[in-house]
Amino acid sequence: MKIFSAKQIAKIDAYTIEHEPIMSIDLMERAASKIFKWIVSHFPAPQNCKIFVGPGNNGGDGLALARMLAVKNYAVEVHVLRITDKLSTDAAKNLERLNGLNTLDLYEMSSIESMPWLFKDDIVVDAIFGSGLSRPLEGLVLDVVKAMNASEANVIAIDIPSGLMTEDNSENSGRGIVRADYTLSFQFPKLAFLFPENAQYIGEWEVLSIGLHPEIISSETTPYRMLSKEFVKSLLMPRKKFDHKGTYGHGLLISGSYGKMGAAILASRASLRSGIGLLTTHIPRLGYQILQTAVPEAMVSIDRSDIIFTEYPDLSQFKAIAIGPGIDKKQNSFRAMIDLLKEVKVPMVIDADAINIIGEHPELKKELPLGSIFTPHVKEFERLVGKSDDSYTRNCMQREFAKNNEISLVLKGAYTAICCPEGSCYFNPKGNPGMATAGSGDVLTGIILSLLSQGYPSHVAAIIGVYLHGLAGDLASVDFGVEALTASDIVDYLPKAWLYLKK
Ligand SMILES: NC(=O)C1=CN([C@@H]2O[C@H](COP(=O)(O)OP(=O)(O)OC[C@H]3O[C@@H](n4cnc5c(N)ncnc54)[C@H](O)[C@@H]3O)[C@@H](O)[C@H]2O)[C@H](O)CC1
Ligand SMILES: [K+]
Repeated sequence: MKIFSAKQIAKIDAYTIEHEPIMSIDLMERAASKIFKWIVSHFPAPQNCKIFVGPGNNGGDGLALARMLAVKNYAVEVHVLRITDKLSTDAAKNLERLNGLNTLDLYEMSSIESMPWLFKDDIVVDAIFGSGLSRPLEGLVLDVVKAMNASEANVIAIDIPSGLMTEDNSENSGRGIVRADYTLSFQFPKLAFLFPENAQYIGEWEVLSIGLHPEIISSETTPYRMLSKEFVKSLLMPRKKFDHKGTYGHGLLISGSYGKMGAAILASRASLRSGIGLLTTHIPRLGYQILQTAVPEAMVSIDRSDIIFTEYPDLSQFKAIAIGPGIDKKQNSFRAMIDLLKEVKVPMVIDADAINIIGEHPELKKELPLGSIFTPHVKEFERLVGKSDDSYTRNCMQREFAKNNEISLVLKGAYTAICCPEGSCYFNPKGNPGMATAGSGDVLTGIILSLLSQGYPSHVAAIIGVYLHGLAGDLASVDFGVEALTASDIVDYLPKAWLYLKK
């Protein structure tokens, strides 16, 4: 699913009106009826609804919704915020359509003195501003939003919480933004929904399709997409009858150190559960028995050091290399990493302390082989790319870094973002808080190594890997919940995740 900017949404809206064709007031009716149906199914009548309406088309949606709810016997109060004399044409028409509906109470609000009490069981609808918001809230709107936020009512935001910008909130203070319990977004998610600091405003969100024109949705380009099962499935390469293990590549995993052999086990097991033909895991000497016992399918390459990574095997046989899970960043590991980067010609997955090493020695970036993939969490990202105060800015930095260094950059977290060298950015809807657990990232590294070894292009390996990892975590959480979930469970649910993805 594509994610568009506010400007593009307005363009898609206008194209739909012209080419479907449909009158804008009828498109508004369609949009409002989707919100209406959602409310009816989640909060059946009779309920007290208090709808706060702004001057633009978001307000128009709120007015149309008010009419629909009143007709359906909800007790509806409409509060039109008089911050300007002018309503949008369609909002004005919908205001007119309320004439004669005597089951509905209509109020004009020009000062906060006329703010109604909001009770716990009230349904409060935020139809003040939508994607047309152009600056932070002030004056009356700000006061109303503060009162809404201070209440315990169920707040439903139409399209986007008022005060929140569709994309860039880096200049926006959190003071004047509606804190919705539910956000019902038209046709597409907004980029702002995917950033952790905005979760407090958005609450639970849903996308309601309003039939915008498919032609322009497919032709309009955007760097941002939300991954879907269909999209990820379309990237899979089929396996054929006469294939053999050589077909699926030989990968090298450089992983583990004294006290962190678990990382090597998790990443190895994940690799083998993701279709790799052959796996060699390079580990420090003291880990030998541990790895051979825990993962009999993996071949083992042994470092001369008992406890850390200081050398690597002959690289000629490997189709892809992953480095990082559980390695340390001791001086000797750093030296081995320099030698490795100078020699390696195949794509690499770079994770954990391998990222930190490159962060501390940025000159190493120019040695990265083509098709490299970094898989940092936020802290590692900051060491590699730099700090930022907000997620939108961080996302811009992520896209720039991927482009400038011609690599794929996976930023792990809720809605993991995968930025590709040509500028696109994919967000992963799968995954759950149970996956915020030790070793989860090692599993992801193993999966991506496996896909690279099988010959998937780098950004495709990153996309499939991230999606599959989240899916396995979700399937595991169905049986174990989120608290008890471990990284081993994610590996154990990879078979189910593959089956589900291919279904
Ligand atoms: N997506 C679609 O195709 C459809 C969306 N609909 C709804 O329309 C809004 C967007 O409507 P628009 O009129 O462009 O914007 P707003 O309602 O957000 O209002 C903008 C209005 O307010 C002024 N303004 C902006 N910021 C401020 C501010 N901080 N203080 C005061 N005034 C401000 C601005 O100048 C405009 O005049 C979308 O979200 C949907 O809810 C359609 O109904 C169906 C199709
Ligand atoms: K809104």
